[in-house]
Amino acid sequence: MDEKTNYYFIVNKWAGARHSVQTWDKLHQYLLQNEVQFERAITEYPKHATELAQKFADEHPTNWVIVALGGDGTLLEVLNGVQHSKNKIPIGYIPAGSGNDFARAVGLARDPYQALQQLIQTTAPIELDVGVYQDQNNQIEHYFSNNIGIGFDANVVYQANRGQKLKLSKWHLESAAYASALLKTLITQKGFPLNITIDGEKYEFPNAFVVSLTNIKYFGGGIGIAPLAQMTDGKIDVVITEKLNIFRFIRLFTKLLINGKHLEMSNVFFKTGRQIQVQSFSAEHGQVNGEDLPKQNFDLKIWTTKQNFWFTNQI
Ligand SMILES: Nc1ncnc2c1ncn2[C@@H]1O[C@H](COP(=O)(O)OP(=O)(O)OP(=O)(O)O)[C@@H](O)[C@H]1O
Repeated sequence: MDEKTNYYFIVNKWAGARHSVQTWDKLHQYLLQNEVQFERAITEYPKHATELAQKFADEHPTNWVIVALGGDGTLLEVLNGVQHSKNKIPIGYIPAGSGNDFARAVGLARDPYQALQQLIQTTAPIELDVGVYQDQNNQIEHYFSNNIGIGFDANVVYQANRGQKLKLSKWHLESAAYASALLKTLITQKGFPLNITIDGEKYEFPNAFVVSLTNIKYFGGGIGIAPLAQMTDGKIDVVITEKLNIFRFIRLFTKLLINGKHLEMSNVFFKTGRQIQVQSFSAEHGQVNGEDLPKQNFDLKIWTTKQNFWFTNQI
């Protein structure tokens, strides 16, 4: 790509508890003042970013970067639009959500203004892994940049989203919403039967609790669930724990938050693989990139593919 790179910003004004409205206003001014060539669209409803990205990518095969401005959910939607397009256009990202795990994982500035500088100073795409999951019930393929969770973390996302998250986030108290959801889920989430096959090896968990299938190191706004995850190895990292008593869970959670040594614990299952099939035998909450997946008996095949991104390589 040459110096005439153009940027198509897809702006989710609902991200980051709508603080992204001010973020976009500031960046917009900067783009105008610095004569950056850009277009922009504002999302009008959930999943709109997927439609916008796919349409734009279909119509603009070269010299454009599609830039998601929002949180990990907005990036997820843009990724799905681009991957379903016939043109493999690069994706840029300005983090303006509340969790911003992808930005953290790839070393992208979490300050939107600095991320914009990283975007416009980039001269060539960087190819990274993204996850693909296929629901075996309908064979449709979807993509994710971060992770899929079944059970505990997904239930926390669900409880936080239906709780006071939006209200509390007005005062930057999203963490309080998540802490309250976490406590509630700790009490209510039961263990559930789960089978997983990783590159042909089958593992059975009668009492699964945390099930994370991840392309990046973080979930839940900076929690390092998979500290060894790499976005260039073509593999998904699988971290599973069964339901633990409260003391063991606190020990696990402390290690998770403090030093990432949880992978060394005997009650944590950790493997990486290229071809994964995961089946839950009861209806469970799911999450992808922090977005709710409907409660269901999951039967997913998961693998990775490549996506071009547009930022300087800091990973
Ligand atoms: N116009 C809109 N009206 C309502 N919801 C929207 C609209 N546009 C996008 N959305 C939804 O906003 C949700 C939140 O987006 P996103 O995840 O990017 O932000 P966030 O939750 O604040 O950040 P993070 O995931 O990093 O915590 C997504 O589910 C998306 O579908």
